[in-house]
Amino acid sequence: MMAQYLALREEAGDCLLFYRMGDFFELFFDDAKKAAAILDIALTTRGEHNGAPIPMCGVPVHSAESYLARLIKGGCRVAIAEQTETPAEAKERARKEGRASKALVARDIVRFVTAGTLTEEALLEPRRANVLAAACAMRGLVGIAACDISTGQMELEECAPDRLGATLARLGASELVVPDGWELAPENAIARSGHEFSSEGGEERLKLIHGVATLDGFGSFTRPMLAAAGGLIAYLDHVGRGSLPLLLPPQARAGEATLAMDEATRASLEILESAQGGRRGSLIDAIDRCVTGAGARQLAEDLSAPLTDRTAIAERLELVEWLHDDALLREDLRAALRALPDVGRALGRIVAGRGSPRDLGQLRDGLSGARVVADRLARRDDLPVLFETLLPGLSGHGALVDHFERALVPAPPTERGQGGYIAEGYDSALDELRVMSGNARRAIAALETKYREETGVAALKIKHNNVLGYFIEVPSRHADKLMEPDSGFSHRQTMAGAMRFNALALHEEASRITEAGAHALAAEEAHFESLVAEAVAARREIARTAAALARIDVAAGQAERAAEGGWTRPHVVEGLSLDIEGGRHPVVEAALMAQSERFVANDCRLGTHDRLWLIGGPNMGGKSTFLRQNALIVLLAQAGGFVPAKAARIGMVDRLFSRVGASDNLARGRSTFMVEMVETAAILAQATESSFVILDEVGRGTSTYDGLALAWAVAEAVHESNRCRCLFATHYHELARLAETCEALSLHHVRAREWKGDLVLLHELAEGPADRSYGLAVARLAGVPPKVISRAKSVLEKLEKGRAETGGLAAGLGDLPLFAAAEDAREEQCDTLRDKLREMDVDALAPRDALEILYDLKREAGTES
Ligand SMILES: Nc1ncnc2c1ncn2[C@@H]1O[C@H](COP(=O)(O)OP(=O)(O)OP(=O)(O)O)[C@@H](O)[C@H]1O
Repeated sequence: MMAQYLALREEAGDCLLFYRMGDFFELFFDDAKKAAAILDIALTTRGEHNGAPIPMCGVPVHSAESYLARLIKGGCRVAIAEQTETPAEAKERARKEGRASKALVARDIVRFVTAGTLTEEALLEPRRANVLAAACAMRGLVGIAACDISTGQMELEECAPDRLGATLARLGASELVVPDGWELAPENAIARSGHEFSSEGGEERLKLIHGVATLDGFGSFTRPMLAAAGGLIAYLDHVGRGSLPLLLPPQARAGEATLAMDEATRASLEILESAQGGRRGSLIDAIDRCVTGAGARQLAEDLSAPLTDRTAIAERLELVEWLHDDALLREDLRAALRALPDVGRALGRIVAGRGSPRDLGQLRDGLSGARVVADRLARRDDLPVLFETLLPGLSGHGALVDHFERALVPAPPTERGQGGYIAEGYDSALDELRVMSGNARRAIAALETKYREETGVAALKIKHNNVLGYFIEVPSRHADKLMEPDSGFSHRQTMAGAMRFNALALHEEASRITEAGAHALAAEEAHFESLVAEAVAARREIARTAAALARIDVAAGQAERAAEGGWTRPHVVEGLSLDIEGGRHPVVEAALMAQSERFVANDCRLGTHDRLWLIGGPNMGGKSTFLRQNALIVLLAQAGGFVPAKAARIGMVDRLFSRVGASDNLARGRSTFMVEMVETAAILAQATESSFVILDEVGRGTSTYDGLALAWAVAEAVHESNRCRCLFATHYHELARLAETCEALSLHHVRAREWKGDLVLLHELAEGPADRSYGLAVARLAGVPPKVISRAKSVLEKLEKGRAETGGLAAGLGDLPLFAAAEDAREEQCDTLRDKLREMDVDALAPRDALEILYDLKREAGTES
């Protein structure tokens, strides 16, 4: 057994090995230690290996799913080694092979369970997509393939290497597969052989899977995309041990078709997860009103990848508006959708070969429900344009639904081993078998009465168990009569207080039941297989239906949320304006409302001539909230939903950047300030004129002078070079002087008042610079002891006096040339140096002259020591 275990262990690679032994999956050695710690189960030992006891733990097979779920959550992958023959078969094999020793049951790894390749309902989160991605580099570009095998969606895209982080952040994959030794590979990526990432191989596999001679019908795919697809499919092959899950035809995603956001931006805007982790407090938590899991997954996808195509955005918005304006229809549709099962995921399980009769029932109910939705919509003559693509997807399953309705019982079971899921009247042969076994059961009941009368034992019972089958049981004290040689009963078992017997007639009836039962099971099994085949053949159309239902649910949910909060339809237009009237922060507003407090709405009006707002004001005044709310409004609008504002006109944004609040990323070995600078550098390198950037207190993580200098230079660079729309919150009053030199920069502040010695934060944005910081007043509000506050006050007075005398921190900055001008001067200097170097004939120089020239150059460069 050890040899067999070690061979399987080797094959399992870095996965934990679940080794099937009877009714348990056992884990040994380090696997056992790791699993026992994660699962919090007992770690024991069994036998010895190289003189040391072998650590062991185990989980029962019948509840393995819940343990698997916890291991996967704990970051593990698991190889499942099943027994591939029965002990009897093993014995027979050993006999044939002429081995007298005890036969070992053959085992094989039948499947790998990994985070990205789950289909089981119990292991998946209903409102979250589960993405598996593969990435590789080719010809200076990165190809990325992503799929959600629980629904079969597959997307291919490519990007420049510096956009890889942003793309992966958007996908939020549970698992990422990359070629071995790839230098761009993120941490935790799973390395696979580089051969698997071949574009020809990928193309061939896709053609084979979808039965086409060319992929042109699905879209145009580049070599890097196909190479990544090759890697992805090879991994799926490996994990499924050769059986592939549901894969729908791939779609090509154009990089520029979505609003680009990097990982830091996504994290700071708390789109799908809050800063504390988890959905609570995130944007999606505040807006998700979907009534189906598929709708919630689609909404998450929409928010992760807002669009940059105005027509597509307008189409989504039109649908939301239509449902917003007709509350009755909306409620009607939502009620219909709420009752529907998750068609996409049921299909995923069926195609992966892990479907149950219940999944078939879910397809039937989901598809017939879709037909009802379609009928309800078809009565309207004012349908939004998006229905031109959605409606055909909803109907068209008439034959399949009718067939499934006839074939299946109303609520089919999850297990198919016991049968009972094929409806009566569907197959007359099956019905007959059921009648036969029903008759035999009745005959057995009649036998019980007969035997009681014959023996005079009123306590005689006919029972059944899996070991003996049917048997007669009487209390021991009444057994004598049955033990008589010619009684017609044969003794089978003696229990404490009871004895068990068999009888010929009982045996015959029991055989009838078993035989009819086995035939009935086989008949049901055959029907199951053909129903599965029918569903698999229609998988693309079914997936289309699931997608259409999800899209309608998203729109109806958005409309519901908008109606609840008094939101408005945004206008996404050409140009570089950002005009938001009475904007609000959906998450902060909801939190305030829960405490019966009111959120103060604020306007934001950015345009070509006023594109950078510098925002000052007291701590806790609402600066960060204002910055974020405008970024979120842009995101929501381009995702095709209503926004929390009175009115919004948004010049399409190509990239959204948010640098709000520094957060440590110690795991990556970077300090708060380092993280802040890395993120700022990314913004300065990537923001274009069409981008929207929010920067919150850049430079606060370092000394005052360094921080002010950096904030100053960053604001200037954003204004002069990036020329994007930008909101810049800061506590440095000195930055206000930028308004003198930067014509498209204006000053704003959040208002506050001191009233009877107390600070009142108005959360209202006003024009002009902030007058003071109110830092001490906020500290008092926060409960800092009065002694400390009064000490701080006297320190502050001294500091302010010093500032007044020296002209303040920014003294001397008045004659600082503007950012671009400074760069030009440096550029000019470089040119003269360059000219000199060009004129020089190095071969003709004597060593002494060369040294002289070097001194000259150094002097000219201004670094003479
Ligand atoms: N517009 C608003 N209406 C009502 N309350 C608000 C508003 N904006 C912010 N607040 C409240 O004020 C709190 C602080 O807001 P925020 O973090 O945006 O302030 P800040 O000016 O960025 O502070 P700091 O400078 O300390 O980072 C919020 O948690 C919220 O409770």
